[in-house]
Amino acid sequence: MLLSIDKVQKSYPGGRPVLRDVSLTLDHGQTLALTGESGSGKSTLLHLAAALDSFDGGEITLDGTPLSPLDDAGRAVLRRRSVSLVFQQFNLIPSLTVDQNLSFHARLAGNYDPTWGSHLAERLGLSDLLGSFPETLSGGQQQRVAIGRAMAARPKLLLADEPTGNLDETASANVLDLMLSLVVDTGAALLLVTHSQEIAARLDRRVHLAGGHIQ
Ligand SMILES: Nc1ncnc2c1ncn2[C@@H]1O[C@H](COP(=O)(O)OP(=O)(O)OP(=O)(O)O)[C@@H](O)[C@H]1O
Repeated sequence: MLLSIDKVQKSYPGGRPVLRDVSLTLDHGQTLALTGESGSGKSTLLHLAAALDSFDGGEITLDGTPLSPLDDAGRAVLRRRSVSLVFQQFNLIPSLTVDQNLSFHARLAGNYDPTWGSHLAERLGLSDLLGSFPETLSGGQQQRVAIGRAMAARPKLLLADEPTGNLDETASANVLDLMLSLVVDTGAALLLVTHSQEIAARLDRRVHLAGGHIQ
């Protein structure tokens, strides 16, 4: 099992519980869509699975390591080893070129492979844009860079939060196709947050979050 979320609870300071009792598992190479109303806690759950935040009860085990005993530094080490993230807002580094953005996380993780990086750039249609800066790119191009940056680190788990939420229909279909094919080819698992039933239908499994529980 790559990711096991077991009876997890999470509240933000001063707020109602967002996750009351959430359990789910994800195997190596599996793809899972997470749907739910706005505010149901999807991004919160994704952040917890990425070892980005602490939780109040239950346990999350990522790539064989339980997260609850880890401090921030321990979580960062595990994250770099196993996880990559793609966000709705692309989150590229504006002062870096496409090429530098592509390799950024893999370099931080100490596993950048230039041959794999070039393959990704070609596959994602970015070879002619390597010297460009993010602000000169379309949304679809920026998201393809973000996907390349995520996959350059060869993650075991790709976490994607509404990755096509800011794209038009054509760019959205293109980005989703590229992301799914890279996930399949590299054997990564994918946990993808989406409002779209159409997108959810393309993944191996679907779960719905409501009232702090998986339905
Ligand atoms: N850092 C935070 N501090 C306090 N409350 C937060 C924080 N992040 C999220 N929340 C609250 O937690 C609840 C769940 O938010 P979350 O972003 O996880 O939902 P979501 O299902 O991803 O929503 P959306 O689909 O609108 O992105 C909301 O009520 C939100 O206001």
